[in-house]
Amino acid sequence: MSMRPLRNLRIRGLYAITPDSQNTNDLLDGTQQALTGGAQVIQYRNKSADKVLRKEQAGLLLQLCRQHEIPLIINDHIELAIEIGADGVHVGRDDISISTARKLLPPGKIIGASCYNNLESALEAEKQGADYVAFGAFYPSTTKPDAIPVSINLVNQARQIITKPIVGIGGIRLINAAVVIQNGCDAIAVCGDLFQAENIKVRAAQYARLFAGKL
Ligand SMILES: Cc1ncc(COP(=O)(O)OP(=O)(O)O)c(N)n1
Ligand SMILES: Cc1ncsc1CCOP(=O)(O)O
Ligand SMILES: [Mg+2]
Repeated sequence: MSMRPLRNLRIRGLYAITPDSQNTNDLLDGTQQALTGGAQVIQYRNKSADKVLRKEQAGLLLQLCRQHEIPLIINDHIELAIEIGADGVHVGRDDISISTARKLLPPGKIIGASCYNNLESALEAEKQGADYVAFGAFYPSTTKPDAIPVSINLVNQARQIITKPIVGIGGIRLINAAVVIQNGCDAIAVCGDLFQAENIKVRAAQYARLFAGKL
């Protein structure tokens, strides 16, 4: 299997967001299952780990993602993304700007931007050089209970004017994912409904099937 860095990828399909976990073996096992089931992107998001644990977990996840030739995006921590040579970073309104991220990252890396419920932010993010824009939360999220809600209708509007891939996030479950995809999301970012599934591999494969013919 190749260990080459990944370049020029278009984000699409099941975008798995890792849960906060202090247990690195569990995290790796769950991510391995998500990858085997068909996740097309992994985001390392851990709001409770300290710096040492974050670096250890991110480094091991990168090795795993490389084996599957799937990109690893780091949430928030651009210095960590640079240090381990991850494939990109995801930034929100409390994080560094897209233009600063672009200056700091080596060429060809992926920058994703949270746009919440705001079309203008998405247009601006595209202008600043984001590789994908994310809207959400579409449904109540136990992973991020205070997330800003957004309507499905906004994706429809976004689809008309945004050319970069659109990621939908927030409370996405198997029963509501199809509508998010049908309304224009290229990828769906899922944490709880994937990593809390009894069989993560099977659940990932169920999500992957929603993109049949689109990947
Ligand atoms: C794919 C994706 N979309 C949105 C977010 C949320 O980012 P942000 O608003 O910065 O919130 P935190 O995740 O940092 O709590 C995301 N991480 N990934
Ligand atoms: C990071 C983030 N941003 C908006 S909702 C959310 C959490 C996504 O997790 P879940 O799929 O469990 O709702
Ligand atoms: Mg953030």
